[in-house]
Amino acid sequence: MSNKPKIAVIGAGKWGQALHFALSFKQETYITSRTPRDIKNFTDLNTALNCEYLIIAIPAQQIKQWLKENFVFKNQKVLVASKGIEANTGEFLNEIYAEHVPEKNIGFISGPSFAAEVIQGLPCALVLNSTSKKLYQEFKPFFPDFIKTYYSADVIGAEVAGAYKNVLAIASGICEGLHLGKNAQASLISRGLVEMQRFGKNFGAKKSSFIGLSGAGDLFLTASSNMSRNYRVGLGLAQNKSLEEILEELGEVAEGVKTSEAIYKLSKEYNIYTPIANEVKLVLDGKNPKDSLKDLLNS
Ligand SMILES: NC(=O)C1=CN([C@@H]2O[C@H](COP(=O)(O)OP(=O)(O)OC[C@H]3O[C@@H](n4cnc5c(N)ncnc54)[C@H](O)[C@@H]3O)[C@@H](O)[C@H]2O)C=CC1
Ligand SMILES: O=C(CO)COP(=O)(O)O
Repeated sequence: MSNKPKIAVIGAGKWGQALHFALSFKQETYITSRTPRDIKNFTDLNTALNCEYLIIAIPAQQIKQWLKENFVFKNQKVLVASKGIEANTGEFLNEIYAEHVPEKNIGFISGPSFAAEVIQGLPCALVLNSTSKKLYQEFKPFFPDFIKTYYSADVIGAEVAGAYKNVLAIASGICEGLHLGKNAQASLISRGLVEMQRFGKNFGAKKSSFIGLSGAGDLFLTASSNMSRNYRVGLGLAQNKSLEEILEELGEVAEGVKTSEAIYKLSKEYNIYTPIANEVKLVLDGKNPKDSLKDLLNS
């Protein structure tokens, strides 16, 4: 019998490495990335793609291209760990993946989970979202005891929540950076939750996803902590730093930047009222955050 791992993580950024660390508690787990890394069980892409189970943790904006150029479907079961909406096309990740992986083989991870805490083995709860409960049952045993997993069939709800909270975290960082106070921040976060739910409903998302781990859970985490890269983008914007400067300092992905463009586009196309996300997009384009505040207060 082969002792080779049957599961691999693709993408060795912060989240890919944290997931690899976590999954390695229960079984040997491969990890691969564009550039070789000094990580136990690091392997090449081909070997990873030959695994029965994959977790893909590359940034949302790179996925479409990455799948086209690199992915070969061999009946693998796939969990997507990214949180974002493709900005060029406005496509949700499940639509992009659908061109390469059948629905019954794919799931999406959501919920509050800073990689920096997961990689210390601190407890957390995640939702594995898939229309196939069987897929959830197959992945569940791979997760270590310090991660509690829940099942949901609401893929679009989880996707919208995970992507939208990144944009709201930027707004919340701006709020903090402008010293607007805790009242303002709590109002922003709770109205943001209403807004993401309204947006999601348009695409068939369930309300329950927004009041659970995927929505409120991840939003409260990300929009209230400078451990969040998106929150730190907001702090930088409030300090009048340029986006280029902020992203260079960050050196990691802040999905909310591009996702705000996607939400802006989709909300215009479908006529959805998304005032906070729209203001984030405008501030990222150069609008003064104080003018955004005035506009939000008066809209
Ligand atoms: N860091 C965190 O706490 C969490 C992150 N996520 C999500 O996971 C995704 C990845 O985030 P992180 O790993 O934290 O970002 P990161 O910035 O630490 O790493 C991104 C990784 O993707 C790789 N990458 C970039 N472009 C690529 C391409 N064209 N082809 C292949 N690989 C490419 C980079 O080499 C890098 O290793 C994002 O969508 C993020 O929202 C989700 C939950 C928690
Ligand atoms: O999604 C995350 C935690 O659940 C990570 O958020 P940031 O990408 O803003 O750091």
